Amino acid sequence: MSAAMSLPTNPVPAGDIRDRLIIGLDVPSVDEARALVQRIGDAGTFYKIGYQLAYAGGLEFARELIDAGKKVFLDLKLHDIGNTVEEGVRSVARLGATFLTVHAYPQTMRAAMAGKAGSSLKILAVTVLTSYDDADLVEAGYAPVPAAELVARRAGQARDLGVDGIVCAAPEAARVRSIVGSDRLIVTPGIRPAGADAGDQKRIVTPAEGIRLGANHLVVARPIVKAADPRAAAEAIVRDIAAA
Ligand SMILES: O=c1ccn([C@@H]2O[C@H](COP(=O)(O)O)[C@@H](O)[C@H]2O)c(=O)[nH]1
Repeated sequence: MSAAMSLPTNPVPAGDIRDRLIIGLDVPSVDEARALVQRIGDAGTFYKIGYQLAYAGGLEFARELIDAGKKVFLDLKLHDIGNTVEEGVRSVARLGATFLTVHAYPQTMRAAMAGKAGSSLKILAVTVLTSYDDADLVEAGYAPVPAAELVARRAGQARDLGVDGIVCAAPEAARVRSIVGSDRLIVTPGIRPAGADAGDQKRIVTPAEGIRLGANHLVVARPIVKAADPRAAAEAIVRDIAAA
């Protein structure tokens, strides 16, 4: 096989290696989030705000983080009728966040891409949640389909719609990379340092494995948020990323 026909290589983002770790601020209040960010200090450069914090003042806190020079991923996983998604994304784009998630349904992704037009916001499509396995998909009403197949199908649709990146579990990242090419981002939650509790995650790997499998960014919340020393936990993951 010639070099031109080989699978795309995994792009290594230029810049600060700490940006490859996205720390999930899964805490109940802005005060706790602010204290956590202060404890982590310069070990954390990129923070994710999800449901728990977003509905407790987290969108205002996102501005504070951005003003402090941190990058922000708003993990709002939007999914609604097209017009509502488009206008919602337009509002989010004004905040100055780096990433925003939507569910990987074609109508939703199309609307999100229209809503972010003219901004620097990147849209990430959540393919199949990392807490789902094949049985969960059946329970949710899908005809029996391996989660990995649905991830691949949705990744292809996201690519065709020009979506900026894909959220998937790391075990699917290599296949997703072969589908979306090197220009799109792959962001993987479901990351656990060796020996850490999986919790409700079903398709987990270690930080180094996640990077080796092709992720551009790893999302880690509980292993850092609940650590006795969150800064040390974040630093250890960044070291793992660097060594991968
Ligand atoms: O498929 C998905 C999409 C988003 N997430 C989010 O990532 C973090 C993971 O938290 P951990 O504590 O490290 O498990 C969490 O905020 C999820 O909402 C995901 O896990 N899977």
